[in-house]
Amino acid sequence: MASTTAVRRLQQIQRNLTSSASESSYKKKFRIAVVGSGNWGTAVAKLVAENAAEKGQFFEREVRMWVREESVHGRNLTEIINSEHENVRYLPQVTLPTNLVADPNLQNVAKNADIIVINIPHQFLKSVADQLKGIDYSKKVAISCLKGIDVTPNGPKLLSDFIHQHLGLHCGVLSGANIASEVAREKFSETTVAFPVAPNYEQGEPDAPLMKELFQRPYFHVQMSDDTAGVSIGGALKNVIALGAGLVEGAGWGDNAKAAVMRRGLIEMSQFAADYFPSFRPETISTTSAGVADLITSCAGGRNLKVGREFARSGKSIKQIEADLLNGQSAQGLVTAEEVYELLTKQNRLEEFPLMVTIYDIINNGLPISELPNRIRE
Ligand SMILES: NC(=O)c1ccc[n+]([C@@H]2O[C@H](COP(=O)([O-])OP(=O)(O)OC[C@H]3O[C@@H](n4cnc5c(N)ncnc54)[C@H](O)[C@@H]3O)[C@@H](O)[C@H]2O)c1
Ligand SMILES: O=P(O)(O)OC[C@H](O)CO
Repeated sequence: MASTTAVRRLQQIQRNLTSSASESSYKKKFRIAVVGSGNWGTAVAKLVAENAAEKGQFFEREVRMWVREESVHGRNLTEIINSEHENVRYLPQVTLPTNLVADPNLQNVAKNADIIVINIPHQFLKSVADQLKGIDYSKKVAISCLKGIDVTPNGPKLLSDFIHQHLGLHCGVLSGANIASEVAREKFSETTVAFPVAPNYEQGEPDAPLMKELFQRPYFHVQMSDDTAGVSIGGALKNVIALGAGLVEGAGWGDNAKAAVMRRGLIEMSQFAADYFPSFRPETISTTSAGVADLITSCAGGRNLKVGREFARSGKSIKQIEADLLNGQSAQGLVTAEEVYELLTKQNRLEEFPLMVTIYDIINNGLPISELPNRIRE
């Protein structure tokens, strides 16, 4: 557990980061765009559009959301969203604010924005970032709501760093115990946001207090953090652990088994973050919504849990289950498990992360679930 000093330090950071959002602090009203319109993409677009409508002292009213165009019952999804104010494909039965405008033109959405909220399944980030090239991002900032990592031959990279290096776009992160359907239905949730000061920051430009204004809702409480690595890695790796929780649930084991998977998962999440990201602080995992709370909610009712559970019950391939169960949505733990496994294999470190390796071996290499307890015995 985190020490009292660590918890106090976190509270102090929160106070520092949230003390000064006032209208006079900023040089203009900022225009918000959302890149992505899946399950979470649309839920976040809804809440930032609510804030844009209510907080006219900070934000322009209209929020543009990039929608990868597709046809739903013979109609364009953008046309449906803009006329019926509902994303019938990825977030059905939730009414969206009328100031949220769906736009199929990615460049158009990004070019006209000051603050870009990026929210797509992480396996598509590289191709979307390539399509976003050619815009001057020097006066824009971004927040990544993706949960994943980028694995390179030199080790793992945070997705916010990938965005910065690929586009020259300063990028913070948002991650937390945030099952999209609950947030979209305005059921109380918390989240964690890290938005470090941009290297070329000038007075009056978007800062951490403004980011809190952007996301904070009465039903969605924002904790600020200065630990970008911890916030990002918690969200990425819990997806793998939630698959494991699903496996033991599907195998008919009890809550004790699931708790054992979560306990071991917390250790491996912290170990991975500490080994690869020197700025990581363990209390981000043990105290914030982006850490232990996200692990708990994901292992209780997330998509990764459901996919892992069905794998254990049905014996179908994991990809088939993802397609059958999620209807075009993504279980990010499948990609992350593979990325982590490849990295650990290359670096000859498989034995140091037995839970994540075992989950990968069960879903991809035919390892029986009954082997899991032996593999993680300490
Ligand atoms: N859904 C949740 O409850 C939730 C909550 C918190 C965080 N997240 C994270 O948010 C991120 C986005 O997840 P989501 O739930 O919005 O997405 P999703 O799983 O609903 O995926 C569907 C989206 O992917 C898009 N897509 C499909 N193929 C694509 C391609 N080739 N290129 C670009 N986009 C493509 C679709 O157009 C659609 O917008 C993920 O990293 C996820 O882990 C999700
Ligand atoms: O449904 P999952 O497994 O993608 O998890 C959703 C969120 O990340 C929970 O915070």
